[in-house]
Amino acid sequence: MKFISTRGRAPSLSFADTVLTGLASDGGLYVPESLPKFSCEEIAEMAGLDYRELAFRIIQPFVGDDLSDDELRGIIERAYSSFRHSAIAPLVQTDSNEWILELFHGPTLAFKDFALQFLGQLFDHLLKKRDERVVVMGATSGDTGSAAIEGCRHCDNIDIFILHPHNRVSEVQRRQMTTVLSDNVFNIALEGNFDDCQNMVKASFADQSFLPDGRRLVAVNSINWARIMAQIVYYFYAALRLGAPQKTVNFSVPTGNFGDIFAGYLARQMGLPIDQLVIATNANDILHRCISDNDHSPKPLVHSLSPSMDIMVSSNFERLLFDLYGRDGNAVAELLADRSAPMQLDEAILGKARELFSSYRVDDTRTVETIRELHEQAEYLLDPHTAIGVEAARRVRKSTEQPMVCLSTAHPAKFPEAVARALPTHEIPLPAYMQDLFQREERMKVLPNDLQQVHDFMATALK
Ligand SMILES: Cc1ncc(COP(=O)(O)O)c(C=O)c1O
Ligand SMILES: N[C@@H](CCOP(=O)(O)O)C(=O)O
Repeated sequence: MKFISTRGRAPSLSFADTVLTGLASDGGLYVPESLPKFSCEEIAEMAGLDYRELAFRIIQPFVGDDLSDDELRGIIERAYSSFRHSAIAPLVQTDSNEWILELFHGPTLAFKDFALQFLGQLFDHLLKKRDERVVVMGATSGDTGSAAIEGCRHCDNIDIFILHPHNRVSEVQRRQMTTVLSDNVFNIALEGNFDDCQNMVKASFADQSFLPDGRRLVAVNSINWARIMAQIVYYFYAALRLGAPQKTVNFSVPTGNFGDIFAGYLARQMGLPIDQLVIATNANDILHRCISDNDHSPKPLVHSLSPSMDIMVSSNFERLLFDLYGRDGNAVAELLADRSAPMQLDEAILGKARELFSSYRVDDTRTVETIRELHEQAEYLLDPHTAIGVEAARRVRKSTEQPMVCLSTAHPAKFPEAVARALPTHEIPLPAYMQDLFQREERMKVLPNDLQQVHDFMATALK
């Protein structure tokens, strides 16, 4: 399979080269030239497969000849061996046809582990085969960082640099990153917000001359196609358990960088019967405004109780635009050329987007109330991001006949401050292996929001 850029002006790449590249050279994101499609019969045959085998079936068509079946199976096996639940992604029913898909049983307690433990194993395999050493650079609003560090810290061929917004992630999230003291792990606390971190990463991919010894950058954010691909699997897994392909299933997805819900959109394009895909946002609601009012104007970022979704520039929206504009890279490049002017979609394109997605915005007050309400109704404890997905689903759901699956993107123990607002006396213990998190030594470098200073720090660390 070949992968092409959403801006149509970069060379097409193989799967392995796509994984080891960040942004395309024209500034676009890589997507498959064509999507694999599964027939109803083929999907029906997947019912009952365990998570790892299902992952193999979904991922294999993207990989082509770049990995043998045994190599791919080995990568999947190792990626999910650190998950603490035998189902990997268990479903819990919380109301009539309302389900929570628990995606927080990986080592760092968020859905990012699904793709990043896989990606760490994939990097390790490909880099050893090529005998190449690379520099991984990523931006995080709190969860990608620890999952990427966990996935890469044992890779001999990787040095990893993660930028997080200083004082804008929860203490648990920060410590999950900064207490990993391996020689190849570097945490940068940037005096800015997540968008500043992400801009810095993208600018670094565009000009990598600051790196010593001809080394190159590799991406762990969802600009990396493999991130999205691995996330498609759990949509199939959940839907199959709830009766697909005979039954249609709906999903509500707490959304920030548009990676997770884009994976759901792809699952539908690949043949999974999904009706509603709900974009659930916090007060940083650019995606909801875009779908509901064609208002794509950036506003100052709000520091919310769901900090991982405090994002204004959603990278993966570009991949959707590419499809909406008939896969015309020039049209996407033109649309995104002037990022200072608010983007305006034409009515036909907006109409298509509205057919594909519902959207809803949930503020901090309703987030807290939802955590409290679901705890009273079902004795179920939500993290603030998942609460946004549950509330949005309840507001925009078209039918209670079809299952609605709310993606639970993080464990509530990562956000004790938000949970305490809803349930002040409730204790949420961290898993046993993280019990001493608050006693562990931390290491990070606080840097101003200045590209040159970040590059100088990286170049010195890599000497
Ligand atoms: C806990 C949590 N929920 C939801 C999201 C939103 O996911 P996405 O960025 O893929 O839209 C993120 C990160 O972005 C997250 O960390
Ligand atoms: N919420 C994310 C933000 C980065 O998104 P990504 O999916 O592109 O890595 C985080 O937790 O860092």
